[in-house]
Amino acid sequence: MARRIPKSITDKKEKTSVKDSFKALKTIPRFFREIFKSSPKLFLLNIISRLINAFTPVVILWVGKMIIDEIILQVSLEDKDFSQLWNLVLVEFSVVVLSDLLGRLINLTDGLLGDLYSNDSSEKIIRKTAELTIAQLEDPEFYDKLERARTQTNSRVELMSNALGQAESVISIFSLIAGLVYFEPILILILILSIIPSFINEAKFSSTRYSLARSWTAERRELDYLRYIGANNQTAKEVKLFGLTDFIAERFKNLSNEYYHLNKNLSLKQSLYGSLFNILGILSYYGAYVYIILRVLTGAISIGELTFLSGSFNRLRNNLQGFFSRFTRISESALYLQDYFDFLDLKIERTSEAKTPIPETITQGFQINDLHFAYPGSKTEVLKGVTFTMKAGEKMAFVGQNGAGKTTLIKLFLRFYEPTQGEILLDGININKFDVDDYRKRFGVIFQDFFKYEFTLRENIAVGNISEIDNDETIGYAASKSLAEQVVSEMEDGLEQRLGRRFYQGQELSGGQWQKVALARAYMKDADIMVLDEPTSALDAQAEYDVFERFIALTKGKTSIIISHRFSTVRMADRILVLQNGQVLELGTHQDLMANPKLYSELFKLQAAGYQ
Ligand SMILES: Nc1ncnc2c1ncn2[C@@H]1O[C@H](COP(=O)(O)OP(=O)(O)OP(=O)(O)O)[C@@H](O)[C@H]1O
Repeated sequence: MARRIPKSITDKKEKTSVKDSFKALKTIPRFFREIFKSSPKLFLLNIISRLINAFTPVVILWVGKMIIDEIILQVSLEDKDFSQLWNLVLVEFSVVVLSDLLGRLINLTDGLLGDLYSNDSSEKIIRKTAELTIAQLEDPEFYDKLERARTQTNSRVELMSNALGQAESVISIFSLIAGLVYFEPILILILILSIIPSFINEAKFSSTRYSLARSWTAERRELDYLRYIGANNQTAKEVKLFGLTDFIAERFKNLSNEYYHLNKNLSLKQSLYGSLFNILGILSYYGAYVYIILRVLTGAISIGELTFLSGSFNRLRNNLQGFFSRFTRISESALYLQDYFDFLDLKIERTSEAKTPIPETITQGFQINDLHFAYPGSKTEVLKGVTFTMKAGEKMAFVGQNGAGKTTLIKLFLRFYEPTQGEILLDGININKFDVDDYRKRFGVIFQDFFKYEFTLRENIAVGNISEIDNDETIGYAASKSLAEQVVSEMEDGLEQRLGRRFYQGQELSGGQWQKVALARAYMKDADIMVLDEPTSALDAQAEYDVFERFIALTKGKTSIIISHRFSTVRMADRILVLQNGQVLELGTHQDLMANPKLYSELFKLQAAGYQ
């Protein structure tokens, strides 16, 4: 099953240049501010340790030089005194121990800071995601941004220790350079010339690597998805039954192989060029070494200075190489960091600035005027001029065939999307004028595709009004109204029973049991408006009857909308709105509609016949 290379990879626009990598470095100060905020104490401890540690290489080399010079001096003296020599050895020993301890402290604080920062940034991503509109989340471009922000947590942690290490390395480099400049400035020139080519090479490859990873964001999402459906208890039944394993595994293999090959080619090239440039570095080291030896032979410098200079040169070369390769790694990670900040800085689409207070009690109800709607990115209108009123306290049922637009209408009521044309008024005020969170608080809702949280039963009910999670009375009340109390009583751990099979001691529920639990969420608050989108589709006939009997009693005087394909339920509504192809086909009481030989009476009779 061959698969074409995604267009995005060859797309010029997606290419990231070395310039982009440098530009991304602008995000580093903000990054450090965030790490500092994660734990000021750990951050300062890390920086101070690194500052001190930065000087240890040059001190060790310098003391080493003094030791050798002292040995040579003492060997040549008649009257020997080794006390100075042993003192120097003791100093070197102490500095080495200190350096080791500092190194460990740095590793420890790096690890702890990394954990804290990655937790903080994950929390930020969760909070930011909650601020985005449903339309933004359904847009694949936004989703890619989210994916890049979410999956690059490790890269951010790595960036942190690289960036901090870089600061330490700069100080070390300067201290070593000071020694070289003092004795043999020409060595610096040799050093720089040998390092530059490999730096350019590294920088170029890192931006190409990032381009590749970035252009594969969508494919990586697909790979994740395939991993999920191929190895997951929720899909296992279908995968086994339909024998989908090969289909999924092949699809995964083809896509992942493609990425592997692109990446492999890049790694091979990078490694080849890297080796060539490294040989250049080794050559320069030996050039410098020969030069230093010649200087010793001509008596210009001492043996101790020879060890100091060759040691410094070698360390400097390694440090500089480390500096440059870290620099390219930093600029590469900074590109990912840019994605993370871009995600955090995403503009939130606020529909209206003005905040009109929501009426304390709803007196008139909803007025829906000429509502048109097409989903973002789609030209097809799902709602085509829907107009009707829903009086305060009225119970309405929305009926219609699959895809007629019933759920979409609810989504517009709940302001998940904005109508492309027309308006929804509540007590004469456009619902866009209200604060969206305050507005939604007035609703008790159960969705057709409600989410099954693999948390406890208590938590699953309390998500309807999470501030009441510890209020047993409210939870018990909600559970009794939705018949979820039966489910609670059947569980070994009652309300504290963990649901689902993902975690230890989790208990899976039947479809109907889940539905009762989800339905309880709608009763968790004393909402003004109840919206039940197919709340009983998984319930048995008796349970459905009980649920509705309770619902009718409970919502007396409350505005409510029920979507259902079951006419026994629908007929209990005060009025029924029949949608067809995004338009209102019929509107009236059950009796009105039955008297009308249109879709409703036809479907009702069809269903009734099925029960005879
Ligand atoms: N998020 C979405 N993005 C794009 N199109 C969508 C989206 N959700 C639904 N649609 C489309 O909108 C149309 C109406 O869907 P809607 O869910 O409102 O129908 P419905 O009347 O509730 O159907 P059902 O009885 O099957 O639940 C369908 O053609 C569907 O494909």
